[in-house]
Amino acid sequence: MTSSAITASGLKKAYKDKVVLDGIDLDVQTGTIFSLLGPNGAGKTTTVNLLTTLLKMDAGTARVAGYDVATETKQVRSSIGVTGQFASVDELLSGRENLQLMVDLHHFKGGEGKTVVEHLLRRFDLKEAADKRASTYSGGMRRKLDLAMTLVGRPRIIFLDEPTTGLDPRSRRTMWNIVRELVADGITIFLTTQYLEEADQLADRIAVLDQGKVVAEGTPEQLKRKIPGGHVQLRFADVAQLQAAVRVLPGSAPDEESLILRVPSDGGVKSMRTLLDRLDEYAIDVDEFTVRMPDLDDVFLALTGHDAKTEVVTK
Ligand SMILES: Nc1ncnc2c1ncn2[C@@H]1O[C@H](COP(=O)(O)OP(=O)(O)OP(=O)(O)O)[C@@H](O)[C@H]1O
Repeated sequence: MTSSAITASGLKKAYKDKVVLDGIDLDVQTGTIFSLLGPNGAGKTTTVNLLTTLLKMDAGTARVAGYDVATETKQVRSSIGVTGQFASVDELLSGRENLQLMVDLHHFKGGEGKTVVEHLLRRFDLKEAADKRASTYSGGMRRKLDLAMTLVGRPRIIFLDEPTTGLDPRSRRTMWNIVRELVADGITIFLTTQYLEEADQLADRIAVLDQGKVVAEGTPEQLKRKIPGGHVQLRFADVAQLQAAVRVLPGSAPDEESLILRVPSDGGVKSMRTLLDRLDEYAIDVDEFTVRMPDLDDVFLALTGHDAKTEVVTK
């Protein structure tokens, strides 16, 4: 049987006359990863702040872990964990001390607190740096510590607000694996992100937020079906080479002025090899080769008719 960990209906929020959320409906099933995808300023953090009781909504209702966000704030807070873009890590304390602080707040009995700290340091690969000040940690380590601190309270629902923004690709992958492990443990994750790839990698369902409204909602597959696929862009030295390539690459779209040919592709190593082999076979020279996969801009363009960077304009 499935049940909802988070539901929201008609959520509205404005700052003075600037409408940020204009009637948002959400339904997040227990034990799944739900991703709210949108560009900077779309209202992702505002949604998280409303659902986590940090901010009061102007209209609408929401329940988190079965509790009413407006009237049962205490119960909501004790069921959730929140890690934001601005970590709650104390820079002057070491990783171990930061965790110990959380343990103290949660009143663990006897030696249990110490066990929890050591377990989390090990789990997040922070043991070596445990006694160094958090100010010396890398961005990835800080995010891990922040999440570890959230886990001390054993929340069933975790809000991750842009957990990988600003991280290098390796730290991003580490964070993705951690998120997957959390869900395997039965935790529900509400994840905001501006990266299509991140939502695609992690989420069971994605809601795309644009100008205060959810403009699309579904599984990653359902959403990707709505957007143009990836392609390889080839640039040639002259029209003859370009035309030769068109003849041997079915489905390709040439632009004779820029000498560019777009070839639909999934961007995988195998299809790249096949493509290059084919050009080789016909002795066609390529000047430049670019792989382009659909990103958030493509999703926005396909779903909304404008790109992701357009600011919300309200009167
Ligand atoms: N306290 C506030 N007062 C006035 N405007 C605000 C306030 N907080 C947020 N906003 C505005 O509301 C809009 C949505 O902000 P929000 O932080 O929810 O966006 P976001 O999708 O989380 O983007 P980001 O990735 O930048 O955090 C932005 O245009 C922002 O400037």
